[in-house]
Amino acid sequence: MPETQNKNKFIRLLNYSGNYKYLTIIGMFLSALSAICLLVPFIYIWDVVNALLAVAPDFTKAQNLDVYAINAFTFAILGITLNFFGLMGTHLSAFKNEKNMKDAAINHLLKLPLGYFSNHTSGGLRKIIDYSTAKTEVFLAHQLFDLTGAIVTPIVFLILLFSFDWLLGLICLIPIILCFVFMYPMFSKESRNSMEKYEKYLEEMNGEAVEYVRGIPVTKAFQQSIYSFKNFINAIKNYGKFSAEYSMSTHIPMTAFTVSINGFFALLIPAGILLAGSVVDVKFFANFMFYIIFTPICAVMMMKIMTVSQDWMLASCALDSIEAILNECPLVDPINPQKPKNHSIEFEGVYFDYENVDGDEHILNDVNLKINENETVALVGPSGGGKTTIASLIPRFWDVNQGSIKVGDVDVRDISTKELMENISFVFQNTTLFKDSIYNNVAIGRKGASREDVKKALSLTQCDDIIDELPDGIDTVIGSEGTYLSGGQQQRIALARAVLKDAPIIILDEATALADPENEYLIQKAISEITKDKTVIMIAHRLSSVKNVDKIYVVENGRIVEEGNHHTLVDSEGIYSRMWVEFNQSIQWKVKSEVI
Ligand SMILES: Nc1ncnc2c1ncn2[C@@H]1O[C@H](COP(=O)(O)OP(=O)(O)OP(=O)(O)O)[C@@H](O)[C@H]1O
Repeated sequence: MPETQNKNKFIRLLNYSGNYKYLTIIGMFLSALSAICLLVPFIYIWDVVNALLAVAPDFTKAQNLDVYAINAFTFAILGITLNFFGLMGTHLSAFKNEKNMKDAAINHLLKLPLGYFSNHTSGGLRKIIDYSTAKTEVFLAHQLFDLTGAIVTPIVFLILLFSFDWLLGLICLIPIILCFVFMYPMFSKESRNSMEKYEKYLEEMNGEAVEYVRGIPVTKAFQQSIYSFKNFINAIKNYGKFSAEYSMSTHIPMTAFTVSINGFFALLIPAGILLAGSVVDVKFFANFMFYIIFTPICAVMMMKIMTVSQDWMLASCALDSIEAILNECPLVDPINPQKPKNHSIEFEGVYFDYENVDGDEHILNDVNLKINENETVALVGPSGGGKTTIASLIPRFWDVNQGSIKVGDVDVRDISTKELMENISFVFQNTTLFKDSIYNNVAIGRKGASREDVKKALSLTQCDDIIDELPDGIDTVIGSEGTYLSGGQQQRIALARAVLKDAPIIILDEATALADPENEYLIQKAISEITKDKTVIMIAHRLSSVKNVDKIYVVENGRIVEEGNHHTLVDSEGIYSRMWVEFNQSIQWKVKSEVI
């Protein structure tokens, strides 16, 4: 959990560096010292000018020039050295900060209920973890360091301004004050809100971009253009519109600021001529030269303060995004976890709604069902009825709003996450295979599985024919060098992962959805292997695949509307029997069209 009770954002950010935060503080101190040291050579230049003007036109009589030069050089070297060590310190701390922030976010993500990931795009999360932490790293490593120098320089500059010639100093002060006046709106609450909005639009655009890239094959297949991806287009438009509006809203203060920082000369030169009058005073002339040399440095520093303050806003928004992840409630593990007594599953009066969906009807409405140990049941019914939601609540992708779900007579909320996950294998509708070897993709199913175990699992799920055709057998990397697998083949590999896990409860969500008839036959064969002596929940649209299960539950509008075995349900002439008739008709149509 982030320490949000600590109101000071900067301290919260710095605390991610752990003990390395002291290096940031030391780095800032060295930056201030370095800024002072780097100003000292200018004073010696002023001394040199004075010494030369005092003896003009015979410059050979000028004294102490070598001392001034050595001193200027020494301070310049000292300034650069301090700068180097200061930057080392802030960099070390910033790298640690970025790493710790990434670790905290990733570790927390691992503790979140799996349902969180179906409502957050991978692009959006990636943007937060990669981009946001990088923003804070840049801020801590470079900009904070620059800021210290940028603040110290004008302060020392002001002291020098007044100690050399208070009148010229006063004139130079006018544009500095104007700079601060024009900078003020850039740090206002509105400006901060705008920066937050900017980050939000950027995040949305990133998320939609990833969805778009994932959907390119579909776009091409249906001969659509990027304009068919309404969400992506809208995200780009929103981002573009907001960026333009934001830029326009800042153009007046920004222009005024730029004019004032570059306005030193406009004031200084006429003022110098006026103050000098008709008498040419050598000392005044030397001072005037000093201000001419010095003022551009001050302008650069003011510009730095301006950019650093904007970068702080970015870093602070980035911190907000990271903390938003860290503030997400993790899956609460029970204090006194209990072990399931067996592998039965029971739903008692379960009501459930997705947080992000408003509606009059509950997504799940008083769902009751009982699956005995080693029984195989099927959930069937119209699309959107709630089958996947029912199955997802068992491994706690989300927690129920009302009622309870028990595994082995123990409420799933009283079973430790580790124990629950060990007891359940979930084969998803859309299988995720990593761009890694087949071996690694399957081995992930069980820690410490041997190569032999992996091969056996692949054999049991009818994958031998796939492996035989691959150039490097089970070590072939999926997706490399033209090695692509069909949907049905991928599903069989995913089943091998489940076989290896050997969990006593198996949930199969549309495991044959992507398969052609040959693959479907092989997948069915694989399923009958892995479901032996297990408690199994199958979600299926192809009713032929669930005909022989122990019990079928028909789910419609979030309720269980019918239950029984295939024969009793067909005889009852309800929803299932209608679905069965329609299913058989669709098969006949298919056969006829193939014959024609
Ligand atoms: N992550 C989610 N966030 C919000 N709503 C969701 C989410 N997942 C599903 N829903 C909604 O919950 C309802 C039930 O969906 P669910 O996927 O459980 O149905 P299903 O019977 O499995 O459908 P299908 O057979 O098409 O897979 C639908 O209205 C769906 O839009």
